[in-house]
Amino acid sequence: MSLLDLAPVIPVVVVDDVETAVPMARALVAGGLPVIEVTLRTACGLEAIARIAAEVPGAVVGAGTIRTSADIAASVESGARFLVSPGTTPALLDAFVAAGVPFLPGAATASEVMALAERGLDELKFFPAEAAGGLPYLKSLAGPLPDVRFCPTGGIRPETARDYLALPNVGCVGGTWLTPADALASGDWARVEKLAAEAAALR
Ligand SMILES: O=C(O)C(=O)C[C@H](O)[C@H](O)COP(=O)(O)O
Repeated sequence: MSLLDLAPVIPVVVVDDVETAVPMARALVAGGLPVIEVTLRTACGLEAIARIAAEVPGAVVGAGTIRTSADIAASVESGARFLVSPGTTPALLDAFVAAGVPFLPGAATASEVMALAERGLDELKFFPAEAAGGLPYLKSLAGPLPDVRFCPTGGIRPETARDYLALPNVGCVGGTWLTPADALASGDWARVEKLAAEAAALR
């Protein structure tokens, strides 16, 4: 099954304290969002991936913020089951293909989408979704490029997620709103689970 069809929302998480990774992932899974993208923006991102992979069996944990082939190698070694990048270079695409792990390469323009489609890819991250044109931009892409589906991410909120999910070329959306920094800091897992449950009900 495709990565875009596992859940309507992929939580994008920024882990500052590795001890929060497992309870956070458990709360997301309990709320109905098993696909979790841990960004490599923080020093403990890889360790967070490793702990979730080892300790939260219901989670499908992946790595975000992939920029280099070294990021790919380290993520896969840590247990990442999928990889996500904010944008895509030819070298990064080669490394993704070589890794043999499902990946969502980032694209933001018609030309970038076409370049990836030329390489046989039809499931992409649309980033930064709101800043790059949002709903009207994705609607416009669906005309000439109806065979490419997206996970829009960047600036999406619970109030706008449903409209994105209604587009025929959107499989799921990504966002950080499921795991607010203050909820992670205070260990408010009930709040994370509630946010996840609301998002899981969007489709
Ligand atoms: O770090 C990455 O890999 C990214 O590509 C950036 C994230 O996808 C966005 O920062 C989402 O953040 P929100 O806009 O708060 O939902």
